[in-house]
Amino acid sequence: MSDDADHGTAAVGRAVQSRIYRAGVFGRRPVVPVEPKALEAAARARMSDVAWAYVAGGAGRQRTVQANRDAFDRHRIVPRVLVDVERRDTSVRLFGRPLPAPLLFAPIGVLELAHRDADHAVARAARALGLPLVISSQASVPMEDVARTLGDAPRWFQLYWSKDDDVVDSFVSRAEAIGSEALVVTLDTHVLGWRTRDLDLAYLPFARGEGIAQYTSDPAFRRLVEARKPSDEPTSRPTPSAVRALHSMARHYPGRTRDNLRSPLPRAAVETFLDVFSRSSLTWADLARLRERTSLPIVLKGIQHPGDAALALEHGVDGIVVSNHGGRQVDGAIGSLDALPAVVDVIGGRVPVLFDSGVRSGADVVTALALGATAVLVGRPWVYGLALAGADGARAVMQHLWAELDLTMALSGVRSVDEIGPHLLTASS
Ligand SMILES: Cc1cc2nc3c(=O)[nH]c(=O)nc-3n(C[C@H](O)[C@H](O)[C@H](O)COP(=O)(O)O)c2cc1C
Ligand SMILES: O=C(O)C(=O)c1ccccc1
Repeated sequence: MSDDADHGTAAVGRAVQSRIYRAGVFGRRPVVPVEPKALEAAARARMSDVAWAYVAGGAGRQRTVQANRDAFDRHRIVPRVLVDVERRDTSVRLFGRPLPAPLLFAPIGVLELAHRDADHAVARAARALGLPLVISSQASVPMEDVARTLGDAPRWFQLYWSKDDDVVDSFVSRAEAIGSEALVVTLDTHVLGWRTRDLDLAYLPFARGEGIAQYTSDPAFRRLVEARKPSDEPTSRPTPSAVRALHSMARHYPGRTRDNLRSPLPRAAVETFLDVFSRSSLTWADLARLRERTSLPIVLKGIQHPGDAALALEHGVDGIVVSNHGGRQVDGAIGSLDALPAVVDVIGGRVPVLFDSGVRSGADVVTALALGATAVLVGRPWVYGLALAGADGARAVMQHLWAELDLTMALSGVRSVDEIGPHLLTASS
């Protein structure tokens, strides 16, 4: 790393790290538990059953949630000693931007379930650390408001490809307007997986219209809502939970006031959302249109098969995320880390390969990087931090990962992220 911006990034990184070592180590308890199982247990105790089922749950019998962890447990790091690791640099460069660590906040929808400050709290955490926030299509707060809270921190936008072309177009324009540095197109969730825990709890957050602020704040989406025939609307008296849903919607729906809450518009918004949320007919050919539409880097999220990695390259994408959505989509799917090496092989260094699903520690980050990931996205862990202590909690979780990453590098004889490679790993027996 050579130019001033890079030195600046490394300096921010060092400052954050030294703060980590002072806070929450000697004589001072951390903001949230450092130990991953303790963090999870504390969050579970704090969250409602519905919120916990939604956030922690996976598809079916949870086999892929488990496979994501098992895959990490089959790798072991082989440390080297007597390397001068006095000065270390955790920074990486992605799409021309230096980042202080190879860590991103994964896109997570419906954050109001975890904490009332929702996306604003995460934006404050991301801003404090200088790590990118991938803003979700299913956010609880419109992206323009999240962007204001982010200040000049890096932001990416995650797109669910709507059935409606105007909504897709409008989301892309808005993402550009808020200064997104990449467009992450999520491909593995054009329908929700068979999420048994959510099914047993009636998918209440969705019934309540939570996580659709990106849509209700969108002009193209609102035209669709307004065009709905009144005869589509339920005529019966709203149930108490429907009334709560309307109040929740009203917060995000400009023009809705308490006086007109009972009008059909918000209900229509939920139903319109369910109609247009995502497009299962999408194919590789559709990507060409997006490629023409925007000059932002396009990153495909949800790649597991090396054949899809090859197609992604053929179609000119700028990056991919090897991910199985945290085991929330296909029960019995391959552990994401097990899918990584073959994908890395096909990509051959031509575009960045990001990784997620199952990262729970700094040592896990080293393992994913050693298998060829450029950076990792972190999902549930910071949501648990958010549930426990808002912005400070989300920030603490990412700081802990970052600190352990730095320590693991130091203790493995590695000075920079470039020096992390397959030579550091062995299979565990
Ligand atoms: C509660 C929750 C909501 C999510 N919402 C989205 C979303 O809106 N868009 C998306 O692309 N991925 C979403 N994901 C998937 C994450 O971006 C990420 O792929 C996954 O959480 C990584 O696995 P991990 O939780 O094991 O770190 C969500 C995951 C969770 C747990
Ligand atoms: O729950 C999820 O994993 C997710 O990505 C999603 C998809 C649609 C609506 C809300 C969240």
